[in-house]
Amino acid sequence: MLEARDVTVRYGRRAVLDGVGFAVRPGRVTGLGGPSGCGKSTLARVLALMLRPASGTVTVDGRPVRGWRQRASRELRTSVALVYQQPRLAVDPRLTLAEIIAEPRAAVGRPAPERTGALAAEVGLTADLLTRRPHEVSDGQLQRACLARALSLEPRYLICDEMTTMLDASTQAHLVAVVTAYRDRTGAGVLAISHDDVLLNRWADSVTKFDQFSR
Ligand SMILES: Nc1ncnc2c1ncn2[C@@H]1O[C@H](COP(=O)(O)OP(=O)(O)OP(=O)(O)O)[C@@H](O)[C@H]1O
Repeated sequence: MLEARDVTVRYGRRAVLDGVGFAVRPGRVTGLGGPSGCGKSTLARVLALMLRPASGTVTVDGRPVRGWRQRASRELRTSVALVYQQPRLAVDPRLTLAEIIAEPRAAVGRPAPERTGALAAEVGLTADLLTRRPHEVSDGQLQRACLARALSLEPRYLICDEMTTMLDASTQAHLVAVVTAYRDRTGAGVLAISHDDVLLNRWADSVTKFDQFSR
């Protein structure tokens, strides 16, 4: 289980999360909804070990997180992956799609070029797109590459923060199907964040509305 307990995050003097608890269970798609600005992305970044809370704890399969970002152990860091809403803000524009997908494996010293093609096929990217750079592909194609990158180290938890909000219906359906197939194959836990209740109800095994939390 990926779990936040009693987590408080402040931006300046304002507490955006105030004593929040939340859990993502292995093998399940946990939906998180709620109005814009209520703190969903902030919680996503805490659970992805990218933002240190002012107080509270995060545990990954029972192991307490003691450092955030580069200070987290490599094993903990690579056990959680995050896909953002805006792929163009999430990639280095100088890299080809193949290099973007291969980034995490290169960063941990486990390059596996043959995996790049397999991951690309899994998310529906054809080989001719892999030599292109972000400005030469559509948002949907770039988001597919970002999802492939997130899956490349087989994380035990995958956080999709408004992953399909910018995309057309058929790309949305395909990316959701890829994530569900990944969950089915690996038993990973998925956190699906969206303000789209219809999508969450269709996709998730259970849905929490963030404004239900005691804040
Ligand atoms: N780096 C930051 N500095 C200051 N305030 C921030 C920062 N990041 C987010 N906030 C504020 O914290 C609140 C929660 O933001 P967050 O992005 O977590 O909400 P959200 O529920 O994901 O919203 P949305 O659905 O619009 O993405 C917002 O009021 C936002 O303006």
